[in-house]
Amino acid sequence: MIEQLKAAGHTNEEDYTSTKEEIEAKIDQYEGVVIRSRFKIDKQFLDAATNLKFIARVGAGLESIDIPYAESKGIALIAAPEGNRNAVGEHALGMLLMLFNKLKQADAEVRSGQWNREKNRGLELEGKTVGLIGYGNMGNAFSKKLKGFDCEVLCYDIRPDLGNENATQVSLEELQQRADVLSLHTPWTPLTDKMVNTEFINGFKKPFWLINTARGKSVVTADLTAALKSGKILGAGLDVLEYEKLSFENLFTATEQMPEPLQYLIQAENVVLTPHIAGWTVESKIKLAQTIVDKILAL
Ligand SMILES: O=C(O)[C@H](O)COP(=O)(O)O
Repeated sequence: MIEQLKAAGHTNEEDYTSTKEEIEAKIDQYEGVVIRSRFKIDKQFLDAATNLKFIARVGAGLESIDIPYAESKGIALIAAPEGNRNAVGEHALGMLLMLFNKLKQADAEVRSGQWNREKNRGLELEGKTVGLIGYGNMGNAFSKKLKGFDCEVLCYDIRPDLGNENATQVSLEELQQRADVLSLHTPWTPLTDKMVNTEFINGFKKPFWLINTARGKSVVTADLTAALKSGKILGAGLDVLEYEKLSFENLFTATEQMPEPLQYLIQAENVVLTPHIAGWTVESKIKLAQTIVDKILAL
C-alpha cells in the first residue's frame, strides 16, 4: 500500500506506537490518516486535524470514528469492506458447517478415544432457510457461498431493493417466521446495538442457529446463553464477543471475574468461538490494502 501511494507522489509516516495524544499533537501536518479499528477518532482528534482531507479505515466497520462530526468538516471517509467480504463469507460458512456437522465435538471426542457416531449425527444445509440481517458487502458474500448449498437465503436490511439472485429480501417478521439460521452482517450502530435480545430471539417461530461475524455488542450475551439453555437457539458461531474490547485475556486471569455468560459459552459444546478473525486472512490483508490505495487515489 505504502509503495503504491509513494509511486503516486504521496509521502507517508508509519506510526504504530505513539499515544493518541502524541498523534493529535502532530496530526495538523497530515492530509490523510489510515487506521485500523482500535484507533478512535473523536471530536478532539478531528479539531486538532486542521488539514485532514480523508480518513481511511483498513477494514469495514467505521464505529471508531465520529462520522457526523468528520462529515461536518468535509473529511472523506473511506472503508474497505470489499477487501475482506469474501473472507467473512467463508468464515461464516465454515462456522455453520462446523456446527451442523458437529466437527468441534466429534474431533475432540476422537482425539480422546471416543467413537460416537449417533451423538455426532450431522445436519445438512440443503433445504434449510438461512436469514441474513444486513445485506451489504458481507451478507452478499455469504449468500453467494450459500447459493451452492441449495438452501433458501432470505435477507433483511433497512435499505430497500437489495435482494438478488442469491437472496430474497423480506421483512424482519418474515425472516423471523421462516429462518432456521440467522447470520448477522450489520455494522454496530444505535439501531443494531443489543439487537439480538430475548424479545428479538422469541420473535423467531422455530429454534434457530446463530452466526455472528459482525459485532459482539449487537448480541446480548446473557440473553443468548439463556436461549441456548432453553433450546430456542440451537447453537452459535461467534467470531465477535461483547467482551472483546475489555482485553479478552484479562477475563481469564484470577484478578478479573469472568462474566457468567462467557463462562457458559466457553464450555458449551454447541458453540464455536473465534477471536475476531473472520475478515483476517492472508488474502484479505492484500485486498484490504489494495482497496484503500484505489480509493485514496480516486479521491
Ligand atoms: O471492520 C472490520 O473490517 C473488522 O472488524 C476487522 O477490523 P480490524 O482488523 O481493523 O480490527
